[in-house]
Amino acid sequence: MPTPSHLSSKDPRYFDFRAARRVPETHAWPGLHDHPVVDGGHSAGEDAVPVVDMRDPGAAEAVARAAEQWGAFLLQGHGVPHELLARVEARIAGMFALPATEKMRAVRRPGDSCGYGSPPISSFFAKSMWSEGYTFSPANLRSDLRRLWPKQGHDYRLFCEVMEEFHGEMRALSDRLMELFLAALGLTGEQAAAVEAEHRIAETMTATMHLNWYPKCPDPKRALGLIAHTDSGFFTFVLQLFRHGPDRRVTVPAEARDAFVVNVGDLFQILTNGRFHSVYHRAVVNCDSDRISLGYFLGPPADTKVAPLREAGGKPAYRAVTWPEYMAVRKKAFTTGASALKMVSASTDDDDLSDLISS
Ligand SMILES: C=C1C[C@]23C[C@@]1(O)CC[C@H]2[C@@]12CCC[C@@](C)(C(=O)O1)[C@H]2[C@@H]3C(=O)O
Ligand SMILES: O=C(O)CCC(=O)C(=O)O
Ligand SMILES: [Fe+2]
Repeated sequence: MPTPSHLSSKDPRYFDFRAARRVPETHAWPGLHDHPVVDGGHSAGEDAVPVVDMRDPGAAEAVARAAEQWGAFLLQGHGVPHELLARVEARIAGMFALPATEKMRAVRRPGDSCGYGSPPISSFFAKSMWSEGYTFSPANLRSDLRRLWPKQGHDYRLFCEVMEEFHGEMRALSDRLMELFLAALGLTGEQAAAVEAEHRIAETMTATMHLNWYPKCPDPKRALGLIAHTDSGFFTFVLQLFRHGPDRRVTVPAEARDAFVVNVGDLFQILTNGRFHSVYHRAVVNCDSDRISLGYFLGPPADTKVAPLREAGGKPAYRAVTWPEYMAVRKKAFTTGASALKMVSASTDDDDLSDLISS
């Protein structure tokens, strides 16, 4: 496909993956293969990605083990119909297949969390990732999507309808999973209800959707779909993940189709006082086929301070931060190579933290 004239290959906003015959230096990452990769299928012993079936009476214990040891698990028995997931996937594939000029109408503007383009995290790195993504807020779905489809035709209506249906299912599932997480912390139903009455965590949680497109790549060993990162919010549902261990990476098994990968995020590590920890994960690319994935991110409203729950036990290990404050700290951490979670630990001075957030 020729690159449209006003989006030349020199335009920093657009790299034409479909036309690329090699991986240019701008997209070549050094040190990608310094850890072995092992298959995380069910016969992989200690490297088997934990599986939680929501219908299982032992689900809360399984969540506790997985969130403590991995910070992630595969969620089955979630009740979101296969046929809905298939329609969601087809609509997302159709959106990514739009001509570049149309996708770039919705380009992410500086400082915006929503929009089309490289994943937000890419702004912290000199090298570019082998992916494009689109972030939108299901709460403002119809207005967000008018930027992609200003004429609001047939594709716009179908995309909105299917995403609204999906959001309805996922938001209800998020409440059920939050209950399971609280049970996994050891709270009785009564204690969990008291926590909800005091903090209104589930009631006020907000959702953000991020769609990833990893085009097939002529030299996948040199390129990276998404740099290793932790998600910043409470928890994320994804359709696939790669565990980053200290000395190896574990590939999510292929039979995970229709299962959601659940990632614990940094703010959940804070909320649970470090009992559940966030997980490093990344996305690789391959030379045979494109891959798409969908991340459904749950977190607190922007003005809510997140602090360790008393009920999680222990002396509070973290200071209270809002999501935007944490993002500001994380931005600083990326530029200095520090750990954002350490920077918000209880041992950080109050004044040091406000300096970090405001500067
Ligand atoms: C809610 C959000 C989480 C996210 C930043 C965002 O505002 C919207 C996109 C999300 C995403 C998806 C790709 C990886 C990630 C690190 C990124 O750059 O953008 C996550 C962000 C996150 O979890 O912090
Ligand atoms: O595409 C994937 O498998 C992972 C996506 C992801 O980590 C994200 O969107 O935050
Ligand atoms: Fe992620």
